[in-house]
Amino acid sequence: MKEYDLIAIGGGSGGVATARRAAEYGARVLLIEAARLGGTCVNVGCVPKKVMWYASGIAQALRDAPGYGFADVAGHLDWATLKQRRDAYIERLNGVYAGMLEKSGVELRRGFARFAGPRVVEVEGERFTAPHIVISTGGRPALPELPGAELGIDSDGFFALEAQPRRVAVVGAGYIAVELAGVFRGLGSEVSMLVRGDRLLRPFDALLRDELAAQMQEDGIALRFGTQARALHRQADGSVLVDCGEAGSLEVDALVWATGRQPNTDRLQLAAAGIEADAKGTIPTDAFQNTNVPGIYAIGDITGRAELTPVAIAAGRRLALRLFRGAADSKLDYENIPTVVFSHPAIGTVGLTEEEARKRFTDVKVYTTRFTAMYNALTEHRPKTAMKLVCVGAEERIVGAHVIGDGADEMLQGFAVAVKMGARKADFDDTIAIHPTSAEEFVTMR
Ligand SMILES: Cc1cc2nc3c(=O)[nH]c(=O)nc-3n(C[C@H](O)[C@H](O)[C@H](O)COP(=O)(O)OP(=O)(O)OC[C@H]3O[C@@H](n4cnc5c(N)ncnc54)[C@H](O)[C@@H]3O)c2cc1C
Ligand SMILES: NC(=O)C1=CN([C@@H]2O[C@H](COP(=O)(O)OP(=O)(O)OC[C@H]3O[C@@H](n4cnc5c(N)ncnc54)[C@H](OP(=O)(O)O)[C@@H]3O)[C@@H](O)[C@H]2O)C=CC1
Ligand SMILES: N[C@@H](CCC(=O)N[C@@H](CSSC[C@H](NC(=O)CC[C@H](N)C(=O)O)C(=O)NCC(=O)O)C(=O)NCC(=O)O)C(=O)O
Repeated sequence: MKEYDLIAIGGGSGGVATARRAAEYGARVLLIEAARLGGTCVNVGCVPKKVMWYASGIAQALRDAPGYGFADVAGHLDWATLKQRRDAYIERLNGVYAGMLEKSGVELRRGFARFAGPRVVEVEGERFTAPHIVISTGGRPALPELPGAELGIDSDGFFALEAQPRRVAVVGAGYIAVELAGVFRGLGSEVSMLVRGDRLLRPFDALLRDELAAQMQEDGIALRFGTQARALHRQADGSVLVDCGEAGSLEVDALVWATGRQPNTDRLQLAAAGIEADAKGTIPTDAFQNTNVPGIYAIGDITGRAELTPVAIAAGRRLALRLFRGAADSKLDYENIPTVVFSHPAIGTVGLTEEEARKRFTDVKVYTTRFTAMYNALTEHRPKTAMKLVCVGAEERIVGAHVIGDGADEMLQGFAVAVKMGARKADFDDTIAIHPTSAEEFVTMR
């Protein structure tokens, strides 16, 4: 049986980051990956999604161009070309990842890993052991069980689409639902969102939720709240009939399930190593990414906490520091994680929502602003930009910063540093604005 200092199961954001950092610290590391290097983020997540979001943004810029005097702008999207160029970029990244691992001295084993004992991992009959094993197997889309569900596609299926569907239904109201609905609409599809509840992005601040819903409707997306698909039927012309019970039915060319994700633990044989998972398959950890079994750790989406690439990377790097550099206190702080939703317009958010702050503190003061960004002064398309600062206590410490509008995606990182450092409203007020930008409104709110 081959021995290592560390085995990482899963070559996605978390596994790759842990493996590379551990190898840089001198550990003998084996990384096991069953599919494509880079995991969800690189292959069917952040990266191809961002490419599609950029494409959709370009389509909007073409529509805005006449407002700036460009008379003859015609933009016909060749979806097949876009997909082919996107796929080629990702293939390049798969290669870059293989090169990065090699350069760091990480040994890569292709294949599906399972536990065969407390410290034993098996891949196609071959066994490996290490005193430290990291589970970073991520997740996959979860589909509801209902008649004809397989006639819909999930986010993986979205990235496999060879042609643009003309009429689309997106089921769900989370990150993936609003991002994909926005991309489809931006690129010209007719889009309906089927939302079982009464709002989009349920855990987000009300200002963001309301502004996004209003803008999506303004942009022609049909938001059908309180609506659930009950059954899907294939029609003679290839289209899909979505039966929504009392809420009626809908004919579409594609239905996308964006109804959450499930952890990849079901085939790992966790029981062989005595590792506990919850009913959903998520592996609980303590603050140091330890599972219930000493020497076995879990990071990234598999832990069910803040399912974001930088979180998986940061948790993995801190774990490597702890295990192979003796930094006993090295762990990820899960408070104040900034996040961006690549909707149209984009959302950036860090810290507490106003609702959460009012539950936790008695002395809450909120500053908001809403305006039309200068870019849109000349365009027919008039999305609003809105911001909120949630402050607490006499010193008005900022515990939440929220923004929706063009540029929100690139705006938030720096403000997240300020929030993490405990900035007060007075610190924002003391900062000179950068003019003319949307971001300056964050430091001029009254
Ligand atoms: C459509 C979409 C868009 C997203 N956009 C963003 C975004 O913009 N920003 C952001 O921060 N996050 C985004 N995310 C989330 C982000 O992709 C994940 O949080 C991140 O990839 C989690 O990393 P991970 O290492 O936990 O798992 P993954 O990246 O999922 O990697 C897990 C790897 O383990 C492998 N594996 C599974 N089981 C085994 C096994 N038994 N043996 C060997 N290998 C195995 C899988 O093949 C996979 O490669 C998005 C996700 C989706 C689905
Ligand atoms: N930009 C980024 O950083 C991105 C990050 N991600 C990460 O990936 C994670 C997974 O994304 P996503 O899959 O969108 O998950 P989310 O948890 O964000 O959203 C899931 C959505 O599915 C709805 N839902 C669940 N089950 C059903 C059902 N049976 N019928 C109808 N609706 C249902 C939920 O509704 P309800 O609100 O009622 O619970 C919710 O709106 C995100 O949480 C995020 O961490 C993903 C994409 C982009
Ligand atoms: N913020 C930049 C990101 C640029 C970037 O890092 N692009 C990557 C694709 S995102 S690849 C997905 C993700 N990478 C990252 O998130 C980048 C991490 C950052 N560079 C860091 O080191 O902290 C990841 O899974 N990382 C695991 C790991 O880093 O160990 C790339 O093209 N790389 C090829 C190259 O550089 O030649 C942007 O948006 O433009």
